[in-house]
Amino acid sequence: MIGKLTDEERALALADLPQWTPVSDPDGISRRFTFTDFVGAFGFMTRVAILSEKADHHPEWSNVYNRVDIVLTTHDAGGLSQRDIDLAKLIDGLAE
Ligand SMILES: C[C@H](O)[C@H](O)[C@H]1CNC2=NC(N)=NC(=O)C2=N1
Repeated sequence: MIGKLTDEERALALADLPQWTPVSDPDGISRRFTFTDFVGAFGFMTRVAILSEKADHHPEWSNVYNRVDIVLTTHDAGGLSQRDIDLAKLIDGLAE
């Protein structure tokens, strides 16, 4: 079973993810993505869904028109784990 990152591991990992913000409820990281319109937002969500399913790690997210808010947390660990860091990097790659 995957474990939560230690404070030191978390600080190191977040230094590589400047666009993600730590959140406490749930314990994880969050980023907002904004697109031109709903089609852009939903296309992005489709790509995130496919890579999340491949990684067997899934976001908590919401969508309003052209905006997608994502929170990454690991339910199995009760907080932020390396699996969230890995998925955040993949998502950042999609959004570039
Ligand atoms: C059985 C399956 O591997 C687990 O339930 C996975 C699926 N996706 C998951 N996604 C997230 N965000 N956290 C998890 O703990 C998690 N667990």
